[in-house]
Amino acid sequence: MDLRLHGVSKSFHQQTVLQQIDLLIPSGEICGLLGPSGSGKTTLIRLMIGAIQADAGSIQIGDTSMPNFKMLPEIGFMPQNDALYEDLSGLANLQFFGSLYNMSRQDLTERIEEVLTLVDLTNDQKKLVRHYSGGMKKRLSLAISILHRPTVLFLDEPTVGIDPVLRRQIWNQFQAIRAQGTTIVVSTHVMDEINECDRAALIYNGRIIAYDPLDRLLAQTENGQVEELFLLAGKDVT
Ligand SMILES: Nc1ncnc2c1ncn2[C@@H]1O[C@H](COP(=O)(O)OP(=O)(O)OP(=O)(O)O)[C@@H](O)[C@H]1O
Repeated sequence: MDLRLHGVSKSFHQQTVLQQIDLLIPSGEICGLLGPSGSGKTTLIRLMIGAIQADAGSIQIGDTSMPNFKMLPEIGFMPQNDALYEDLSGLANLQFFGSLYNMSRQDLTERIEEVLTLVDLTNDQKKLVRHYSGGMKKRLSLAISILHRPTVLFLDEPTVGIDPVLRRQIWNQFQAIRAQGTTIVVSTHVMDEINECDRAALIYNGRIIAYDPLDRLLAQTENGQVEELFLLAGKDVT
């Protein structure tokens, strides 16, 4: 499903966090939200999933204006900090979160097997999450977020603290999920990860300083480095 944001603004107390955000994210694409810490990426995702309400502007997923509970089955969300039960196994976590969705027992069992394969956790499914590595927890969170076959998936800095080899594997998994027709919105502050996206929005201080398909974004740079676009906007990023 397409995502459309028009003139979206959000403040917390007296602080303006997002200003006049316009975005059209086409169905079935991976859209990166790239920006330094504190630029507003998480807030933008929370607005898009309907967890918080915009002060101004409109957000639509498909034809539905957000926030709307009706859209919950369509939305997958992987938060920045893993929300897992450490004293349960990976499998038991999947069974618990799966029970929150309206899936038959057989469908859930089959789907759990499918997502475990996708994130390569089949052999570790019976281990307690407490004994998982950071990367395994990330992959379990990803499996949980796609369990109910969402059409739009939001990933908030999914590769933070992940080594380069595992990062590659995780991005391969995102590509596989996209290949099944899911629209993916993924936030990151790692400039290189933009190369994995179909399009990206560069966010600085709550504003979008560039938003284009990847080839057009890179064509705006001299050396093919998106850092340049932040610098051109008169800013520096880490
Ligand atoms: N619920 C809230 N109440 C008050 N301020 C908030 C709230 N949520 C976010 N902010 C502020 O909004 C700004 C943007 O935060 P946000 O988490 O969206 O940035 P981010 O780009 O996701 O950062 P990071 O990469 O560090 O996660 C920050 O200054 C933050 O302190």
